[in-house]
Amino acid sequence: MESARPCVAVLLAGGVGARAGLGMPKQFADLHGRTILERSLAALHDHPAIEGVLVVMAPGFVDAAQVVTGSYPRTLAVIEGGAERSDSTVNALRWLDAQGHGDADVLVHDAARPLVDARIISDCVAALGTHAAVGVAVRSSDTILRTDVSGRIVDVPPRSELWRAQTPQGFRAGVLQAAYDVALADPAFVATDDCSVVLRYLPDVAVHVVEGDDRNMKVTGPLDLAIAERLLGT
Ligand SMILES: Nc1ccn([C@@H]2O[C@H](COP(=O)(O)OP(=O)(O)OP(=O)(O)O)[C@@H](O)[C@H]2O)c(=O)n1
Ligand SMILES: C[C@](O)(CO)[C@H](O)COP(=O)(O)O
Repeated sequence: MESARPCVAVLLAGGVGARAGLGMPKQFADLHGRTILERSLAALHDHPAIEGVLVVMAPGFVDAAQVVTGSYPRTLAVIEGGAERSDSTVNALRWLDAQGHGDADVLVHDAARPLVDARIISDCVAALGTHAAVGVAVRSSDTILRTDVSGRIVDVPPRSELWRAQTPQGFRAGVLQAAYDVALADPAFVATDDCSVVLRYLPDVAVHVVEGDDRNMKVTGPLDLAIAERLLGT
């Protein structure tokens, strides 16, 4: 059952795609006839539970993104992100609050995951009916090693407890902003996703996992583009 509360999506496309090595942000790369940006945007935009999508771009790429978002009328705006992924999330939360969307639940999704599907988005929205914070993830099929700085293996955590984080990550209205309010006062703050910000800075809020899908991969390096192309062809 999907939540009756309003829900908006933040599409994070504020990175420059250095690891993909394309000479341009990877979200503008073509994937079976549509850009990565458009595929991610369409998945969120076309989902009936999502009222609008806020797109976050790296400075200098807002105009290029608006060419894409022009065909998606439920795009709320295209705004500039910040230096790190977390800065882009913070900019988005500020914009949403300033524009009167502060009472909506929020799904934050990586534009770099263009194969996200409606089932994952629906499950995420539905989970917000009973949980204040949810993260999509898949169980690890690899044994994961923890090492020290010298490269010596110091721990092999039980695989049954290990998941690989994906997006979207969903938060009831106000929860993610409250977590960032605390996080931004911490000089040691660093985070590569948003669930970890809630986990660390709002310890009383349980973060629930929603089953993802291996197809919901992140396009990070050149090999990932080839894998995504192949997945779209099947
Ligand atoms: N300052 C940033 C950095 C990243 N992202 C977004 O966060 C998602 C996950 O980041 P990642 O895959 O690391 O993308 P890039 O930062 O573009 O890649 P790289 O680290 O290789 O430069 C991407 O959709 C990316 O556009 C963002 O909105 N703002
Ligand atoms: C949010 C994320 O996609 C979950 O797997 C990931 O943490 C983003 O990390 P990146 O270093 O910005 O690719």
